[in-house]
Amino acid sequence: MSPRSTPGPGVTPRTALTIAGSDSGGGAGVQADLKTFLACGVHGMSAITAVTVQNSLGVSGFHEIPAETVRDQVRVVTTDIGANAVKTGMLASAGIIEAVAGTCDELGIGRAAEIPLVVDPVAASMHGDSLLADSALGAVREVLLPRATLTTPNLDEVRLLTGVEVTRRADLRKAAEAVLALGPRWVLIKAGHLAADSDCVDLLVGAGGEVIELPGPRHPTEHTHGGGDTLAAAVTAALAQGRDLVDAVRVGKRYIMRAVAAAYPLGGGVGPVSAFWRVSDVPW
Ligand SMILES: Nc1ncnc2c1ncn2[C@@H]1O[C@H](COP(=O)(O)OP(=O)(O)O)[C@@H](O)[C@H]1O
Ligand SMILES: Cc1ncc(COP(=O)(O)O)c(N)n1
Repeated sequence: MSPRSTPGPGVTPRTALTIAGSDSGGGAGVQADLKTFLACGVHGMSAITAVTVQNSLGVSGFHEIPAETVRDQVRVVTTDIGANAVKTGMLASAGIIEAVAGTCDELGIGRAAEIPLVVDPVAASMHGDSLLADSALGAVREVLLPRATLTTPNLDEVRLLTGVEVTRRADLRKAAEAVLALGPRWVLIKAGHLAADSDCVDLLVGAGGEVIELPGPRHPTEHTHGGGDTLAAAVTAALAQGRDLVDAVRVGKRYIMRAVAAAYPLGGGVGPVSAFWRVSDVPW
């Protein structure tokens, strides 16, 4: 039976795969991605790259999964179940990035292939704890970004990858062009950290010259843990549902605006954006 956009009994839903790290606090990483996939009506799968020791106060350590085990997770799910879209998050090391890139080529995943690849170039947690070896930045630039259908850097990641500093909305275009020069088909620059701006206006730019602003209100909350993962996962889910890239990014922006508006405090530090706004039918 062919997949359809709303899963029902006995009907295979569309599928999405996240290749990312586990967040023990449940707010970001694989946990955020799987919640978002569910909320967007796709069957979520995961290839775990690292297990982080993390709560609302930060990341106190992580254990990297061997690159071959990451590769094998991707292979077994895509060759059996199949993935309609793939997302990467925390990749931890150059060895894992190279294994993921090779596996994407082998399985037809990426900008030059059939299955779209969304690359969230995660370098550090919002608390500033490193999630990527310094020596792996070159692999993100040279190996990962050229294969991306879409990449979704935040302003810190733009600076790390390109050296471009964004301090006002007018700088976003220059930042996008610098990222596009590294080879992705599309870039979505996330402006959540542009504190000087009273709104959150992200910018989507394509290698074909497309420029699209994604405006949204800035909500007065500090609880935005997992926001970047959630946005990229919602875009990935929409791509898996067969939407075109621009439409999928618009869906992602609508999803994250609702998730940030519903964000909640948790623990003694920073709480997560919420997937609860999509849950309307709790079974009791
Ligand atoms: N306070 C906020 N109010 C509304 N949207 C926000 C807020 N903070 C971030 N966002 C949005 O959440 C998404 C993630 O952005 P950002 O925080 O920049 O990424 P990251 O989580 O990767 O650091 C973007 O769409 C951004 O515009
Ligand atoms: C496993 C994992 N992946 C990604 C993030 C980034 O999320 P944030 O920037 O909200 O800390 C994280 N903290 N942990």
